[in-house]
Amino acid sequence: MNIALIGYGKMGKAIERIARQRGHHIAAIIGRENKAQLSTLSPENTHVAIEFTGPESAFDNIRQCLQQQVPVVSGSTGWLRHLPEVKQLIEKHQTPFFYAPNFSIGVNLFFLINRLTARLMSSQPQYEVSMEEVHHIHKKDAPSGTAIRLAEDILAHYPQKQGWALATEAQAIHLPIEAKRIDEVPGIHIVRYRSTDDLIELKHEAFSRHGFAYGAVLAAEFLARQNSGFFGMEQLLEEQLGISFSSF
Ligand SMILES: NC(=O)C1=CN([C@@H]2O[C@H](COP(=O)(O)OP(=O)(O)OC[C@H]3O[C@@H](n4cnc5c(N)ncnc54)[C@H](OP(=O)(O)O)[C@@H]3O)[C@@H](O)[C@H]2O)C=CC1
Ligand SMILES: O=C(O)C1=N[C@H](C(=O)O)C[C@H](O)C1
Repeated sequence: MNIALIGYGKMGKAIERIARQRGHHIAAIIGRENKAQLSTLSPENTHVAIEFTGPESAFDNIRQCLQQQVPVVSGSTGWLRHLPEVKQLIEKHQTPFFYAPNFSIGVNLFFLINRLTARLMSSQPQYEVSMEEVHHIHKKDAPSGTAIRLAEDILAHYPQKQGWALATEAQAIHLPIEAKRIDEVPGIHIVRYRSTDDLIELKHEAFSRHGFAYGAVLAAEFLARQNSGFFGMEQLLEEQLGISFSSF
């Protein structure tokens, strides 16, 4: 399959290695310096574009790919306010799009554990729920896209909370998320339920970027088989692991 990489930083390079190992052809590498090359992508020369740039540039890249009917997998975080517009572009240009705030299979299983735990713990008011995420010092957004997804899944069971907030700004009505930036940490997410008597912690720790990059290549292979629509890890893992996510 012909893959165009949009963004050739830490993730773009990790994805390139795995895509080549899996026999794919890297048809284009588009960085900030040659971003005009985006206009040359078409369904004839690119089966899937994989976009990992960042919060400020992701939406423009996704829009251009969809307008040119190039299927796109995006892992960039911090752009989700544009999601309604992306869904309109998918419809208008009949082109498939895949988004995940985290492509690691382990994290997506962690999402299910988190949902089950939140459902159980929400009827135990003696426990206060809180979250922590730790990433490398280069990360531009806080909290992480993964932390926001975890928080939204928890909040679905806590109607008394009025959303999440960074721990530095949180009030009692919020689910607090502490965002730490330390050295080169690839990614740690922790959900805590604390009472005066005890503490329950759920933790996922990535040891490298390999799991994210591997998942993104699997997503590109999955997307190349779709016609149009909005896809995520739930559809991919339902197909590959046979897990029915809607039952969690
Ligand atoms: N979904 C997931 O599983 C994961 C998501 N991420 C997310 O992916 C994004 C990228 O992460 P990461 O690779 O670590 O970041 P990097 O900063 O290492 O890489 C991003 C690259 O994109 C380039 N870039 C910026 N703007 C453009 C543009 N308009 N066109 C083309 N290239 C551009 C940057 O260039 P320059 O250096 O010049 O700015 C840089 O080389 C982040 O949003 C991060 O949160 C990260 C890991 C996993
Ligand atoms: O920027 C990163 O590095 C990561 N970003 C994603 C996020 O914001 O959740 C996924 C992963 O945690 C690494």
